[in-house]
Amino acid sequence: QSNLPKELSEKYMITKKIGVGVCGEVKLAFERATCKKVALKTINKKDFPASVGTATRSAEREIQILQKIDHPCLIKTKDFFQTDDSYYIVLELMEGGELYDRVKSKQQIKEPIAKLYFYQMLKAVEYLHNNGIIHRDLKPENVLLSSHDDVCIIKITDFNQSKILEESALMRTLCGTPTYLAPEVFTDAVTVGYSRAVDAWSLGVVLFVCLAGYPPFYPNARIGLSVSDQITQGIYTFIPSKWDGISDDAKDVVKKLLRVDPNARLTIEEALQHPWLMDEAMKETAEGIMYPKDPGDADATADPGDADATADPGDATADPGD
Ligand SMILES: CCC/C(=N\NC(=N)N)c1ccc(NC(=O)c2cc3cc(OC)ccc3[nH]2)cc1
Repeated sequence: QSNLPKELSEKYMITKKIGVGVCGEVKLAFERATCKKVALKTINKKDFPASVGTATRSAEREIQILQKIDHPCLIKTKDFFQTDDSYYIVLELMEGGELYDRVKSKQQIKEPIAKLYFYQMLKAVEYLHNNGIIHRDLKPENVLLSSHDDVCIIKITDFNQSKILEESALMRTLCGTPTYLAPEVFTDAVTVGYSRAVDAWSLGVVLFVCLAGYPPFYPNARIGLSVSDQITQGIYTFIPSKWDGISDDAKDVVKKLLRVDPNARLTIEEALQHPWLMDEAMKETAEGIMYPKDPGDADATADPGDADATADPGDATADPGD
């Protein structure tokens, strides 16, 4: 181990590398006090663009975001250390690894499982957008799985490209009377207002890859069209051999997320209302693993019919002052 912070190696026993990222690696570690498994993500400051300055700012913004967010489908940090050249972030261990590797090994993910994962991604991104955060780098490498089972919790990670929507001068300008305001200030506002739509597009690409096992946009998908041309023109193909067994509702969600015009694209809320996601059994499974009744038995699904599930009104000990 390169010069690890002393406190880090005192508190955790670091073992093997389990994942490699663009700006660092992930190792399996054990918390000495509890023997619990954790993931240790190392982020090398020198791998950041330009000066250390931007590295510090973007990494500290990421840490700030990670410490502020609280949702079952967003990664949680447990500890944080740094040296002159690296950040060391201790995280809950996601035993199932990256969705990227799951799709690669399974080719295509079965539609009901893809729907379960997609629903969790939508709920996580809905939470981020409601908290003024845009992820901007949603991809299968940044979606982690809690176990090797098909039915498991997913957690979104890597907030390096995230953006916090702050109160802007533009917003303050739009609160005043626009007597002397130029038209482009309004059109600019609409464009800036749609920056969150980039996450909806990315989730459309992630869903396409999970269902079909190949991406919608890739080199030589169309002769003479670069990948960026395919994207800006919204040109992709549902290859029949891959898509024949997949429902029309699933295809419809993908089509409405991969709309080039952010104005016409489904928002996260609209996607959650789409017929494909109107699946009570799936939602019950998802809510059950996201919010387990008793954390002990994560798959507790108390049946509403159970006697003890509905406290008898007589049980209530109303405060005499009520
Ligand atoms: C707090 C840092 C957030 C972050 N990346 N941030 C960044 N790249 N700037 C990040 C990036 C990747 C991960 N990955 C993992 O936790 C992870 C667990 C894991 C387990 C595996 O097999 C069991 C295989 C790969 C894994 N990656 C966790 C966090």
